[in-house]
Amino acid sequence: MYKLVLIRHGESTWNLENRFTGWTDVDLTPTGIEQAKNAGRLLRSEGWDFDLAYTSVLKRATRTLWHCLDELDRTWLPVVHSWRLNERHYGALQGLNKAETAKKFGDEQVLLWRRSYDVPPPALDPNDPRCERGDVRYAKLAPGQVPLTECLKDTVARVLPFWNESMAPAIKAGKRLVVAAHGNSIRALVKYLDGISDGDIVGLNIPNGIPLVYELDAGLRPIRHYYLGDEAAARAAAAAVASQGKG
Ligand SMILES: O=C(O)[C@@H](CO)OP(=O)(O)O
Repeated sequence: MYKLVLIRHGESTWNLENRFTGWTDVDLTPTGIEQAKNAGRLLRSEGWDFDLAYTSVLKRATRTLWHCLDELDRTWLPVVHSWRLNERHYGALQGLNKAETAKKFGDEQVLLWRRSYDVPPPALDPNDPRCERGDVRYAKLAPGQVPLTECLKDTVARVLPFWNESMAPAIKAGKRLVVAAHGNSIRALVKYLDGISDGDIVGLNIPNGIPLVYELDAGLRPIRHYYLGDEAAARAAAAAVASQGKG
């Protein structure tokens, strides 16, 4: 049996301000740093160890990984960064307050934008200063690969090749992986692993900074999954994430 640990980054400055974030590269808050350290402490206290770490190219996930590895005394572990683990791109909503957006467009529309499988938020204009197409970290991507918006289906489409080409072979080679990523890149992976339907994925929310363990069989099919630590607290934190989009 293989084990895989997924951690959504700790609270970011825009989580705190309740703004749509997507590919905007905001940092952790002091609470977020503490959540990341706590994740590392929890893993250490339960005797977890890893051979290889994965994260996105965004600092809230990268720093979460660093704090976590620091607590595990594993700052020397190899780290693979990929844009494919970035948060789902939130298009023209990036920077807007979620509750204000829900007041303007209605809770139902915001739920579709936040959680549906195939309804993308309105696209960014490529000339919008928020557009990431000029960002050096994406310079090697084909222009069309830097999204102007994404629905979860689009995120699945860019996370899965990375899972198949990099993460899954590493797990099968016996590497113990810890992955620090984002709410919706983790939802994309979980949807695939657990075979969650397009309808049921709407109800899935990932809390900040709580290690989510997947036990996988030899074919990397999930046997079970669970949050480390207080399961009720993890459920409450996931419910709080769900309500961030209400007006
Ligand atoms: O704004 C975002 O990028 C994500 C994660 O913080 O938010 P949501 O939970 O609304 O998908």
